[in-house]
Amino acid sequence: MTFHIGVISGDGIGPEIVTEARKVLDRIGNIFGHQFEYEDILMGGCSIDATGVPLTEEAICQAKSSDAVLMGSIGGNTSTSPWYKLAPELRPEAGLLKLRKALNLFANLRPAYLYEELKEACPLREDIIGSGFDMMIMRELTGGLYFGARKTEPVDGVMTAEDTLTYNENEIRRIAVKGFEIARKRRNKVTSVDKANVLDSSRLWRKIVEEVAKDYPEVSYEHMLVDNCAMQLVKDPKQFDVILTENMFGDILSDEASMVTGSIGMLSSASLNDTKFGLYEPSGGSAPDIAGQGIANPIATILSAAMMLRYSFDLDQEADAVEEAVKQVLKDGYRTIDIMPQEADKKAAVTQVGTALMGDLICERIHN
Ligand SMILES: NC(=O)C1=CN([C@@H]2O[C@H](COP(=O)(O)OP(=O)(O)OC[C@H]3O[C@@H](n4cnc5c(N)ncnc54)[C@H](O)[C@@H]3O)[C@@H](O)[C@H]2O)C=CC1
Ligand SMILES: CC(C)CC(=O)C(=O)O
Ligand SMILES: [Mg+2]
Repeated sequence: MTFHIGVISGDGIGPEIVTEARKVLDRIGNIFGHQFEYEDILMGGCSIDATGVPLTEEAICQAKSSDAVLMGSIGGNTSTSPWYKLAPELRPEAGLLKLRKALNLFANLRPAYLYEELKEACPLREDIIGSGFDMMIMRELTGGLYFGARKTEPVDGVMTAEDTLTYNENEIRRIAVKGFEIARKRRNKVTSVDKANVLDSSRLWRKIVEEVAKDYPEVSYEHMLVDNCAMQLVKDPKQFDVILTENMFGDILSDEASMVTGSIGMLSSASLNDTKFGLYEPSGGSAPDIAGQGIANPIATILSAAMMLRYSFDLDQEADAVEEAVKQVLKDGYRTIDIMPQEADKKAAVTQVGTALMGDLICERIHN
């Protein structure tokens, strides 16, 4: 079968990690007899440089006409890049937010799983890690603070900035339904995370989650305040199955969860709407501090491509083959720098590799 994939390489490490994910897709295509056709789409800083804006209407049309979009990451150093001297709506991140909204990608799935082989890269104590953990962060992606009205202006002579956090019940219901549906296929537990002791939007969130929960009696659920959740993620990550939360809390908690799996370079993601379409990208950013050095970890992007095979193309066997190859490469002792163990004796037992070699080694381990 032929699949048409829009490719947003983006900025910083984006092109490096996307190259490896495409290699893996091509290998899958060769082995399983599929044709993946790619179409480059400009977004982020590279689009600003080429067109003056972070996302053109043409780019949105290209994404919409694809079967799915594979993305690297966008943005630059937010202190030093000239992109951050532009008006907020012209900066790289505005392109990503606009695309998520345009494609109605309201459900962001971020699986945080600790591979047995990466226990040494996890900064938590052995007794906390135990037999490992496996959680799914289900983040609402098109509402909340990132999409509310904002302004900066003097109020009574004092410069004042305002961002608004808005959710309506429909937006909450549809992500809650996705969260409970996913939990049903996992370990039947939802932890809904909010700040209902302070925020009206969180109190509405809680009310709607409770209504949705009634339709899933086999799924147990609890509410947790976000500050406590941040703490519980390092105190006892094993307790979580599905974490269901709003946009900004999910953004922050998923970076935290990534670190307990060893590195942000391991955390894949799928951004979905109500169709088979999805945008697949690693959860981390463009990592300007390591861009161009050939050392970025491509695994999150490769695992995101596996999510694309599974969720958008219904190619479960192919997705399994990619995930197995990633497991095997770790088992065989290959590590990018971000997942190297810290202790000298453990370092000596593994082999440090760069981005491209990690991609090649994963491809070699893909079998039908
Ligand atoms: N979806 C996207 O495209 C996202 C874009 N960004 C943008 O990325 C830029 C940099 O943001 P930061 O706060 O520095 O976050 P970041 O996630 O880019 O980097 C944070 C740290 O993680 C490391 N890191 C990230 N991905 C890695 C990988 N694959 N392998 C090894 N190490 C990795 C980086 O080297 C850095 O030390 C900003 O412009 C930000 O707005 C941030 C998050 C998501
Ligand atoms: C533009 C940002 C909201 C991107 C980000 O940090 C993320 O999606 O995790
Ligand atoms: Mg983030």
